[in-house]
Amino acid sequence: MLRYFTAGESHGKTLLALVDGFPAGVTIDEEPINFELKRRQGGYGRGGRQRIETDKVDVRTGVWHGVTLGSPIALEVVNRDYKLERMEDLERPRPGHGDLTGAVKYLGSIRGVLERASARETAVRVAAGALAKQLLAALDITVFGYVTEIGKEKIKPVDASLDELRKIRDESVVYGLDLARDEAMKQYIDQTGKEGDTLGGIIEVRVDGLPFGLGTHAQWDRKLDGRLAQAVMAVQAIKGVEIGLGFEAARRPGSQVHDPIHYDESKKNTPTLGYERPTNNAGGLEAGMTNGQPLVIRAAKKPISTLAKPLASINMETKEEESASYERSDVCAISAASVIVENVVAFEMATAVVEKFGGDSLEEIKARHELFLKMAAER
Ligand SMILES: Cc1cc2nc3c(=O)[nH]c(=O)nc-3n(C[C@H](O)[C@H](O)[C@H](O)COP(=O)(O)O)c2cc1C
Ligand SMILES: C=C(O[C@@H]1CC(C(=O)O)=C[C@@H](OP(=O)(O)O)[C@H]1O)C(=O)O
Repeated sequence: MLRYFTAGESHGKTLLALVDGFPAGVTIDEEPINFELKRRQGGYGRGGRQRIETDKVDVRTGVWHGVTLGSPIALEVVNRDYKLERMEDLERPRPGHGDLTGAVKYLGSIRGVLERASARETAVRVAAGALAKQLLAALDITVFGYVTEIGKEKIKPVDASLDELRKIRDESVVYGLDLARDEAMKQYIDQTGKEGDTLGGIIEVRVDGLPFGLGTHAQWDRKLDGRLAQAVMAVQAIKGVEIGLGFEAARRPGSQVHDPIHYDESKKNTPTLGYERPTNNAGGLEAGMTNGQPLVIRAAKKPISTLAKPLASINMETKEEESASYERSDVCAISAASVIVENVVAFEMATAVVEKFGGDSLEEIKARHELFLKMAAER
Protein backbone atom coordinates (compact mmCIF):
# COMPACT_ATOMS: atom_id res chain seq x y z
CA MET A 1 0.00 0.00 0.00
CA LEU A 2 1.36 3.41 -1.00
CA ARG A 3 0.72 6.13 1.59
CA TYR A 4 2.38 9.07 3.27
CA PHE A 5 2.40 11.12 6.43
CA THR A 6 3.80 14.56 7.08
CA ALA A 7 5.39 16.24 10.10
CA GLY A 8 6.52 19.77 10.90
CA GLU A 9 5.36 23.18 12.10
CA SER A 10 5.09 26.32 9.98
CA HIS A 11 7.90 28.12 11.84
CA GLY A 12 9.58 24.98 13.17
CA LYS A 13 12.94 23.63 12.09
CA THR A 14 11.78 21.53 9.19
CA LEU A 15 8.99 19.80 7.27
CA LEU A 16 9.02 16.09 6.54
CA ALA A 17 7.01 13.64 4.43
CA LEU A 18 7.42 9.92 4.97
CA VAL A 19 6.35 8.03 1.86
CA ASP A 20 5.79 4.34 2.47
CA GLY A 21 5.12 1.63 -0.11
CA PHE A 22 6.73 3.44 -3.05
CA PRO A 23 7.89 0.83 -5.58
CA ALA A 24 11.55 0.04 -6.27
CA GLY A 25 13.24 0.91 -9.54
CA VAL A 26 11.88 4.43 -10.11
CA THR A 27 14.59 6.89 -11.09
CA ILE A 28 14.11 9.96 -8.92
CA ASP A 29 15.09 13.39 -10.11
CA GLU A 30 15.00 16.14 -7.47
CA GLU A 31 14.73 18.87 -10.08
CA PRO A 32 11.05 18.29 -11.02
CA ILE A 33 10.20 18.10 -7.31
CA ASN A 34 11.90 21.46 -6.73
CA PHE A 35 10.07 22.83 -9.75
CA GLU A 36 6.72 21.93 -8.16
CA LEU A 37 7.87 23.46 -4.86
CA LYS A 38 8.73 26.67 -6.68
CA ARG A 39 5.36 26.70 -8.42
CA ARG A 40 3.65 26.26 -5.04
CA GLN A 41 5.43 29.34 -3.74
CA GLY A 42 4.22 31.47 -6.61
CA GLY A 43 1.12 33.35 -7.62
CA TYR A 44 0.01 36.91 -7.16
CA GLY A 45 -1.36 37.88 -3.75
CA ARG A 46 0.91 35.93 -1.46
CA GLY A 47 2.37 37.56 1.64
CA GLY A 48 5.87 38.18 3.01
CA ARG A 49 6.66 34.59 3.90
CA GLN A 50 7.38 33.55 0.32
CA ARG A 51 10.13 36.14 0.08
CA ILE A 52 11.85 34.38 2.97
CA GLU A 53 11.50 30.77 1.85
CA THR A 54 13.17 29.06 -1.12
CA ASP A 55 11.81 25.57 -0.81
CA LYS A 56 14.13 22.76 -1.84
CA VAL A 57 13.64 19.05 -1.30
CA ASP A 58 16.21 16.79 0.28
CA VAL A 59 15.49 13.12 -0.41
CA ARG A 60 16.85 11.69 2.83
CA THR A 61 16.16 7.96 2.59
CA GLY A 62 14.95 5.18 0.31
CA VAL A 63 16.99 6.10 -2.78
CA TRP A 64 20.33 4.68 -3.90
CA HIS A 65 22.23 6.04 -6.91
CA GLY A 66 19.11 8.00 -7.79
CA VAL A 67 16.81 4.96 -7.89
CA THR A 68 14.14 4.01 -5.34
CA LEU A 69 14.76 0.89 -3.26
CA GLY A 70 11.19 0.05 -2.28
CA SER A 71 11.95 1.18 1.26
CA PRO A 72 10.38 4.25 2.96
CA ILE A 73 11.32 7.58 1.39
CA ALA A 74 11.79 10.55 3.73
CA LEU A 75 11.47 13.94 2.03
CA GLU A 76 12.63 17.06 3.83
CA VAL A 77 12.02 20.75 3.18
CA VAL A 78 13.82 22.94 5.71
CA ASN A 79 12.15 26.13 6.96
CA ARG A 80 14.32 29.20 6.57
CA ASP A 81 11.88 31.15 8.75
CA TYR A 82 12.54 28.94 11.78
CA LYS A 83 11.72 31.04 14.81
CA LEU A 84 9.15 28.98 16.70
CA GLU A 85 11.07 28.95 19.98
CA ARG A 86 11.02 32.78 20.05
CA MET A 87 7.38 33.18 19.06
CA GLU A 88 4.62 34.22 21.41
CA ASP A 89 1.12 32.88 21.67
CA LEU A 90 -1.90 34.63 20.17
CA GLU A 91 -4.63 35.84 22.53
CA ARG A 92 -7.48 36.48 20.13
CA PRO A 93 -8.46 33.50 17.95
CA ARG A 94 -8.86 34.26 14.22
CA PRO A 95 -12.22 33.23 12.75
CA GLY A 96 -11.75 30.68 9.97
CA HIS A 97 -8.66 29.16 11.60
CA GLY A 98 -8.45 26.26 14.04
CA ASP A 99 -7.30 28.74 16.74
CA LEU A 100 -10.33 28.67 19.06
CA THR A 101 -11.34 25.06 18.54
CA GLY A 102 -7.80 23.69 18.76
CA ALA A 103 -6.90 25.67 21.90
CA VAL A 104 -10.06 24.37 23.57
CA LYS A 105 -9.67 20.80 22.30
CA TYR A 106 -6.01 20.44 23.34
CA LEU A 107 -6.40 22.59 26.47
CA GLY A 108 -3.39 24.46 25.12
CA SER A 109 -2.10 27.44 23.17
CA ILE A 110 -3.36 28.92 19.90
CA ARG A 111 0.23 28.93 18.60
CA GLY A 112 0.47 25.16 19.09
CA VAL A 113 -2.51 24.64 16.81
CA LEU A 114 -1.88 27.21 14.12
CA GLU A 115 1.69 26.11 13.55
CA ARG A 116 0.55 22.69 12.41
CA ALA A 117 -2.75 23.74 10.81
CA SER A 118 -0.88 26.22 8.58
CA ALA A 119 -0.72 25.51 4.86
CA ARG A 120 3.07 25.72 5.09
CA GLU A 121 2.82 21.94 5.62
CA THR A 122 1.63 21.52 2.05
CA ALA A 123 5.21 22.04 0.85
CA VAL A 124 5.93 18.42 1.72
CA ARG A 125 2.57 17.19 0.45
CA VAL A 126 3.59 18.72 -2.87
CA ALA A 127 7.01 17.03 -2.62
CA ALA A 128 5.29 13.66 -2.07
CA GLY A 129 2.95 14.32 -5.01
CA ALA A 130 5.84 15.34 -7.24
CA LEU A 131 7.59 12.10 -6.32
CA ALA A 132 4.43 10.17 -7.21
CA LYS A 133 4.32 11.97 -10.57
CA GLN A 134 7.64 10.34 -11.46
CA LEU A 135 5.99 6.96 -11.06
CA LEU A 136 2.94 8.07 -13.05
CA ALA A 137 5.14 9.46 -15.83
CA ALA A 138 6.57 5.96 -16.37
CA LEU A 139 3.01 4.92 -17.37
CA ASP A 140 2.41 8.10 -19.42
CA ILE A 141 -0.07 9.45 -16.91
CA THR A 142 0.01 13.25 -16.61
CA VAL A 143 -1.61 15.44 -13.99
CA PHE A 144 -2.13 19.17 -14.26
CA GLY A 145 -4.08 21.74 -12.32
CA TYR A 146 -4.99 25.34 -12.96
CA VAL A 147 -7.04 28.15 -11.52
CA THR A 148 -10.44 28.65 -13.13
CA GLU A 149 -11.91 31.35 -10.89
CA ILE A 150 -10.63 33.95 -8.43
CA GLY A 151 -13.28 35.34 -6.13
CA LYS A 152 -16.20 36.28 -8.38
CA GLU A 153 -14.05 36.44 -11.54
CA LYS A 154 -13.89 33.58 -14.06
CA ILE A 155 -10.56 32.79 -15.70
CA LYS A 156 -11.09 29.60 -17.62
CA PRO A 157 -12.63 30.02 -21.07
CA VAL A 158 -15.93 28.17 -21.19
CA ASP A 159 -15.58 24.77 -22.95
CA ALA A 160 -11.81 25.12 -23.33
CA SER A 161 -10.16 22.41 -25.39
CA LEU A 162 -7.42 20.24 -23.91
CA ASP A 163 -4.82 22.31 -25.75
CA GLU A 164 -6.26 25.52 -24.36
CA LEU A 165 -6.24 24.04 -20.89
CA ARG A 166 -2.61 23.04 -21.33
CA LYS A 167 -1.83 26.58 -22.40
CA ILE A 168 -3.47 27.98 -19.28
CA ARG A 169 -1.46 25.52 -17.26
CA ASP A 170 1.80 26.25 -19.05
CA GLU A 171 1.35 29.95 -18.55
CA SER A 172 0.84 29.35 -14.87
CA VAL A 173 4.03 27.31 -14.48
CA VAL A 174 6.59 28.65 -12.00
CA TYR A 175 4.79 31.85 -11.09
CA GLY A 176 1.49 30.25 -10.26
CA LEU A 177 -1.18 31.73 -12.43
CA ASP A 178 0.75 34.55 -14.05
CA LEU A 179 -1.55 37.26 -12.85
CA ALA A 180 1.05 39.92 -13.41
CA ARG A 181 0.00 39.61 -17.05
CA ASP A 182 -3.65 39.98 -16.17
CA GLU A 183 -3.91 43.57 -15.00
CA ALA A 184 -7.59 43.36 -14.13
CA MET A 185 -7.06 40.34 -11.91
CA LYS A 186 -4.03 41.90 -10.29
CA GLN A 187 -6.01 45.03 -9.50
CA TYR A 188 -8.86 42.96 -8.11
CA ILE A 189 -6.46 41.26 -5.68
CA ASP A 190 -4.66 44.53 -4.84
CA GLN A 191 -7.95 46.31 -4.21
CA THR A 192 -9.25 43.49 -2.02
CA GLY A 193 -5.98 43.55 -0.04
CA LYS A 194 -6.20 47.33 0.41
CA GLU A 195 -9.66 46.87 1.87
CA GLY A 196 -8.14 44.50 4.42
CA ASP A 197 -9.95 41.59 2.81
CA THR A 198 -8.99 38.31 1.10
CA LEU A 199 -10.02 36.11 -1.85
CA GLY A 200 -10.50 32.41 -2.62
CA GLY A 201 -11.29 30.70 -5.90
CA ILE A 202 -11.80 27.52 -7.89
CA ILE A 203 -9.20 25.04 -9.10
CA GLU A 204 -9.51 22.33 -11.73
CA VAL A 205 -7.22 19.33 -11.99
CA ARG A 206 -7.11 17.04 -14.98
CA VAL A 207 -5.41 13.64 -15.25
CA ASP A 208 -4.72 12.16 -18.71
CA GLY A 209 -3.52 8.73 -19.83
CA LEU A 210 -5.34 6.80 -17.10
CA PRO A 211 -6.08 3.18 -17.80
CA PHE A 212 -9.53 1.72 -17.19
CA GLY A 213 -10.15 0.29 -13.76
CA LEU A 214 -8.17 2.24 -11.17
CA GLY A 215 -10.16 2.22 -7.94
CA THR A 216 -13.05 -0.15 -7.38
CA HIS A 217 -16.81 -0.23 -6.93
CA ALA A 218 -16.48 -3.11 -4.46
CA GLN A 219 -15.86 -1.38 -1.13
CA TRP A 220 -16.73 2.17 -0.02
CA ASP A 221 -13.31 3.12 1.28
CA ARG A 222 -11.55 2.00 -1.91
CA LYS A 223 -13.79 3.94 -4.28
CA LEU A 224 -11.50 6.35 -6.10
CA ASP A 225 -13.96 9.24 -6.14
CA GLY A 226 -14.22 9.09 -2.35
CA ARG A 227 -10.48 8.81 -1.88
CA LEU A 228 -9.80 11.74 -4.18
CA ALA A 229 -12.43 13.82 -2.40
CA GLN A 230 -10.74 13.14 0.92
CA ALA A 231 -7.27 14.00 -0.35
CA VAL A 232 -8.49 17.25 -1.92
CA MET A 233 -10.81 18.26 0.93
CA ALA A 234 -7.93 17.73 3.37
CA VAL A 235 -5.99 20.58 1.77
CA GLN A 236 -6.19 23.69 3.96
CA ALA A 237 -9.04 26.04 3.02
CA ILE A 238 -10.67 23.68 0.49
CA LYS A 239 -14.40 23.66 1.21
CA GLY A 240 -15.89 21.87 -1.79
CA VAL A 241 -14.97 19.14 -4.26
CA GLU A 242 -16.68 18.26 -7.54
CA ILE A 243 -15.97 15.46 -9.99
CA GLY A 244 -16.99 15.99 -13.62
CA LEU A 245 -20.20 18.00 -13.77
CA GLY A 246 -20.40 17.88 -9.98
CA PHE A 247 -23.23 19.95 -8.51
CA GLU A 248 -24.39 20.93 -12.02
CA ALA A 249 -25.36 17.29 -12.66
CA ALA A 250 -28.08 17.62 -10.02
CA ARG A 251 -29.77 20.36 -12.03
CA ARG A 252 -29.97 18.50 -15.36
CA PRO A 253 -32.07 15.56 -16.59
CA GLY A 254 -30.19 12.28 -17.00
CA SER A 255 -30.06 12.53 -20.80
CA GLN A 256 -27.89 15.64 -20.44
CA VAL A 257 -25.63 14.19 -17.80
CA HIS A 258 -24.59 10.62 -18.64
CA ASP A 259 -21.96 10.05 -21.31
CA PRO A 260 -23.11 7.83 -24.24
CA ILE A 261 -20.85 4.90 -25.23
CA HIS A 262 -19.65 4.32 -28.82
CA TYR A 263 -16.94 2.05 -30.22
CA ASP A 264 -14.17 2.96 -32.65
CA GLU A 265 -11.76 0.11 -33.35
CA SER A 266 -9.04 2.47 -34.60
CA LYS A 267 -8.73 3.81 -31.04
CA LYS A 268 -8.29 0.35 -29.52
CA ASN A 269 -4.73 1.12 -28.45
CA THR A 270 -5.52 4.38 -26.68
CA PRO A 271 -6.56 4.67 -22.99
CA THR A 272 -10.22 4.50 -24.09
CA LEU A 273 -9.60 1.03 -25.65
CA GLY A 274 -11.88 2.26 -28.45
CA TYR A 275 -14.87 2.92 -26.16
CA GLU A 276 -15.46 6.51 -27.18
CA ARG A 277 -17.59 8.85 -25.10
CA PRO A 278 -18.61 12.09 -26.85
CA THR A 279 -18.83 13.85 -23.48
CA ASN A 280 -17.01 13.44 -20.18
CA ASN A 281 -19.59 14.69 -17.72
CA ALA A 282 -18.65 11.88 -15.34
CA GLY A 283 -15.16 13.37 -15.08
CA GLY A 284 -13.50 10.03 -15.81
CA LEU A 285 -15.00 8.08 -12.91
CA GLU A 286 -17.99 5.76 -12.83
CA ALA A 287 -18.78 3.68 -9.72
CA GLY A 288 -15.49 4.67 -8.13
CA MET A 289 -13.38 3.40 -11.06
CA THR A 290 -11.54 5.21 -13.84
CA ASN A 291 -13.36 4.72 -17.14
CA GLY A 292 -10.67 5.47 -19.73
CA GLN A 293 -11.59 9.14 -19.89
CA PRO A 294 -9.52 11.98 -18.41
CA LEU A 295 -10.20 12.58 -14.75
CA VAL A 296 -11.58 16.05 -14.01
CA ILE A 297 -11.87 17.24 -10.43
CA ARG A 298 -12.56 20.72 -9.08
CA ALA A 299 -11.98 22.26 -5.69
CA ALA A 300 -13.42 25.39 -4.08
CA LYS A 301 -11.01 27.32 -1.87
CA LYS A 302 -12.37 29.73 0.69
CA PRO A 303 -10.76 33.18 1.09
CA ILE A 304 -7.73 33.44 3.40
CA SER A 305 -8.89 33.52 7.02
CA THR A 306 -6.52 36.09 8.51
CA LEU A 307 -7.86 39.53 7.66
CA ALA A 308 -5.82 42.75 7.86
CA LYS A 309 -9.13 44.33 8.90
CA PRO A 310 -9.91 41.69 11.51
CA LEU A 311 -13.33 40.33 12.40
CA ALA A 312 -14.74 40.31 15.91
CA SER A 313 -13.20 37.85 18.32
CA ILE A 314 -12.63 37.33 22.03
CA ASN A 315 -9.56 37.82 24.17
CA MET A 316 -9.33 34.34 25.64
CA GLU A 317 -7.68 35.64 28.83
CA THR A 318 -10.21 38.36 29.67
CA LYS A 319 -13.19 37.07 27.63
CA GLU A 320 -13.65 40.67 26.46
CA GLU A 321 -14.66 41.24 22.85
CA GLU A 322 -11.66 42.39 20.79
CA SER A 323 -10.66 42.21 17.12
CA ALA A 324 -9.00 38.96 16.00
CA SER A 325 -5.20 38.82 15.99
CA TYR A 326 -3.47 39.78 12.75
CA GLU A 327 -0.16 38.36 11.67
CA ARG A 328 1.46 38.81 8.24
CA SER A 329 -0.75 36.92 5.79
CA ASP A 330 -1.52 36.10 2.18
CA VAL A 331 -4.38 37.97 0.44
CA CYS A 332 -4.95 35.32 -2.22
CA ALA A 333 -3.24 31.91 -2.43
CA ILE A 334 -5.35 30.30 -5.14
CA SER A 335 -2.41 29.67 -7.51
CA ALA A 336 -0.47 27.92 -4.77
CA ALA A 337 -3.58 25.91 -3.91
CA SER A 338 -3.86 24.75 -7.54
CA VAL A 339 -0.34 23.32 -7.33
CA ILE A 340 -1.15 21.63 -4.02
CA VAL A 341 -4.40 20.10 -5.24
CA GLU A 342 -2.68 18.93 -8.43
CA ASN A 343 -0.04 17.15 -6.41
CA VAL A 344 -2.33 15.54 -3.84
CA VAL A 345 -4.41 14.22 -6.75
CA ALA A 346 -1.20 12.86 -8.32
CA PHE A 347 -0.34 11.01 -5.12
CA GLU A 348 -3.82 9.48 -4.90
CA MET A 349 -3.62 8.33 -8.53
CA ALA A 350 -0.25 6.71 -7.81
CA THR A 351 -1.75 4.82 -4.85
CA ALA A 352 -4.48 3.54 -7.17
CA VAL A 353 -1.89 2.49 -9.77
CA VAL A 354 0.12 0.57 -7.17
CA GLU A 355 -3.05 -1.06 -5.89
CA LYS A 356 -4.16 -2.19 -9.36
CA PHE A 357 -0.84 -3.32 -10.82
CA GLY A 358 1.05 -4.60 -7.78
CA GLY A 359 3.68 -2.74 -5.93
CA ASP A 360 7.19 -4.09 -5.54
CA SER A 361 8.97 -2.67 -8.55
CA LEU A 362 8.33 -0.36 -11.46
CA GLU A 363 9.33 -3.13 -13.86
CA GLU A 364 6.60 -5.38 -12.48
CA ILE A 365 4.05 -2.57 -12.54
CA LYS A 366 4.87 -1.75 -16.18
CA ALA A 367 4.67 -5.38 -17.25
CA ARG A 368 1.30 -5.83 -15.57
CA HIS A 369 0.05 -2.51 -16.90
CA GLU A 370 0.90 -3.61 -20.44
CA LEU A 371 -0.60 -7.05 -19.94
CA PHE A 372 -3.79 -5.54 -18.55
CA LEU A 373 -4.14 -3.14 -21.49
CA LYS A 374 -3.81 -6.08 -23.89
CA MET A 375 -6.31 -8.23 -22.00
CA ALA A 376 -8.75 -5.35 -21.55
CA ALA A 377 -8.64 -4.46 -25.26
CA GLU A 378 -9.91 -7.99 -25.99
CA ARG A 379 -12.73 -7.71 -23.46
C1 LIG B 1 -1.53 27.84 -0.15
C2 LIG B 1 -2.28 28.30 1.04
C3 LIG B 1 -1.85 29.44 1.71
C4 LIG B 1 -2.53 29.89 2.81
N1 LIG B 1 -2.09 31.04 3.41
C5 LIG B 1 -2.78 31.52 4.45
C6 LIG B 1 -2.38 32.76 5.08
O1 LIG B 1 -1.38 33.38 4.71
N2 LIG B 1 -3.14 33.20 6.09
C7 LIG B 1 -4.23 32.54 6.53
O2 LIG B 1 -4.90 33.02 7.44
N3 LIG B 1 -4.65 31.37 5.98
C8 LIG B 1 -3.92 30.86 4.96
N4 LIG B 1 -4.34 29.68 4.39
C9 LIG B 1 -5.54 28.99 4.88
C10 LIG B 1 -5.38 28.33 6.24
O3 LIG B 1 -4.26 27.48 6.28
C11 LIG B 1 -6.64 27.50 6.57
O4 LIG B 1 -7.79 28.21 6.24
C12 LIG B 1 -6.68 27.17 8.06
O5 LIG B 1 -5.61 26.32 8.38
C13 LIG B 1 -8.00 26.53 8.52
O6 LIG B 1 -8.24 25.33 7.88
P1 LIG B 1 -9.54 25.09 6.96
O7 LIG B 1 -9.73 26.34 6.17
O8 LIG B 1 -9.16 23.92 6.11
O9 LIG B 1 -10.70 24.82 7.86
C14 LIG B 1 -3.68 29.20 3.28
C15 LIG B 1 -4.11 28.05 2.62
C16 LIG B 1 -3.43 27.60 1.49
C17 LIG B 1 -3.92 26.38 0.79
C1 LIG C 1 4.29 29.65 4.61
C2 LIG C 1 3.39 29.29 3.74
O1 LIG C 1 2.07 29.62 3.78
C3 LIG C 1 1.61 30.21 4.96
C4 LIG C 1 0.28 29.61 5.25
C5 LIG C 1 -0.36 30.27 6.36
C6 LIG C 1 -1.52 29.60 6.95
O2 LIG C 1 -2.02 30.07 7.99
O3 LIG C 1 -1.98 28.59 6.40
C7 LIG C 1 0.07 31.51 6.82
C8 LIG C 1 1.23 32.23 6.24
O4 LIG C 1 2.43 31.97 6.94
P1 LIG C 1 3.09 33.02 7.90
O5 LIG C 1 2.22 33.00 9.12
O6 LIG C 1 4.48 32.54 8.20
O7 LIG C 1 3.09 34.34 7.19
C9 LIG C 1 1.48 31.71 4.83
O8 LIG C 1 2.62 32.30 4.26
C10 LIG C 1 3.70 28.45 2.58
O9 LIG C 1 2.75 28.11 1.87
O10 LIG C 1 4.88 28.12 2.39
